[in-house]
Amino acid sequence: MEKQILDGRLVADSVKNSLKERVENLIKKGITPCLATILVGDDPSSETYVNMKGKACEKLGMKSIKIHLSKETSTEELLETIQKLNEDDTVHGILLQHPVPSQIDERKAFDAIDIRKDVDGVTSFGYGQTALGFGKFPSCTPAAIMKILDYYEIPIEGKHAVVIGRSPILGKPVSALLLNENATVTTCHSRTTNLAEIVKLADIVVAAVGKPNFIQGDWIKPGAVVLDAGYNKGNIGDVDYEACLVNSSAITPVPGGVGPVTISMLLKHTVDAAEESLKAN
Ligand SMILES: Nc1nc2c(c(=O)[nH]1)N[C@@H](CN(C=O)c1ccc(C(=O)N[C@@H](CCC(=O)O)C(=O)O)cc1)CN2
Repeated sequence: MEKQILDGRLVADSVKNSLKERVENLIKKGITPCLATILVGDDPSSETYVNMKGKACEKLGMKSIKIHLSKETSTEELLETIQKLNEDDTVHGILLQHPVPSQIDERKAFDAIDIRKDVDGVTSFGYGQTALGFGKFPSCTPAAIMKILDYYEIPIEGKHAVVIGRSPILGKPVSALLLNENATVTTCHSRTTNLAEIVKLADIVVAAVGKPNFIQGDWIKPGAVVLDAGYNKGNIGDVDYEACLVNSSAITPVPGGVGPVTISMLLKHTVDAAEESLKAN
């Protein structure tokens, strides 16, 4: 069977290249698209990711503001920081890096982000509405998964898509986005009792479970498409890649798959928001 390695770096580059002229045009009009990231605490992986996001912004000529709060930060202190960014007209996108320390009400903090600046697609109204087909921005990793399927012209309508994971910024929104494209979607989770049986029925498998090498090769139906949204320590995905490669017709690697496209979709949403701000003024 011909195998397609779904190259996330290629897809991410295509997205970023499509943004270059848009950024230049905005700058000519006096608007530099600006993404503000908030990191709370000292998780090394989270620090890596916000740095990647900042560097990606700057490489495109966009502005990046990186706010780093201590791990002792309270929910109220975080809400004050978010409100200041909401009110700052030079900031077009706000991202609160997940996860936050346990004392913080992450949902309350996500929902404090002005929906017009929710380029990460995490606010209840934002992601929920978008996942149902309208609203502002889809969550970035779900948007990345849909972008990869689109870039490689992988059919979705009528296909059985199985999503493993139901997190609010990944499993649930990607399930909804696939449903919006007329897939038949099964969303599995920690209480699913017959996971392997269900995955074996999938034409499209989306791994969003947060467990390294969790999806086994013999769970993959011959010809299935596998998208690994995992970002476990050591850049290990949720999919046992070599084992799942055997039966799959197309598969994303980790690193070099969904991750880079996630970043590129964040940049796109920030440029979208900057252009919206121009129309609003
Ligand atoms: N508020 C958010 N928090 C988090 C999100 C998110 O979308 N919004 N996603 C994940 C992690 N993540 C972004 O933060 C992320 C993880 C990995 C990558 C990536 O490109 N990884 C590379 C390998 C890493 C490297 O090059 O060192 C790859 O897969 O090729 C991008 C984004 C958690 N939190």
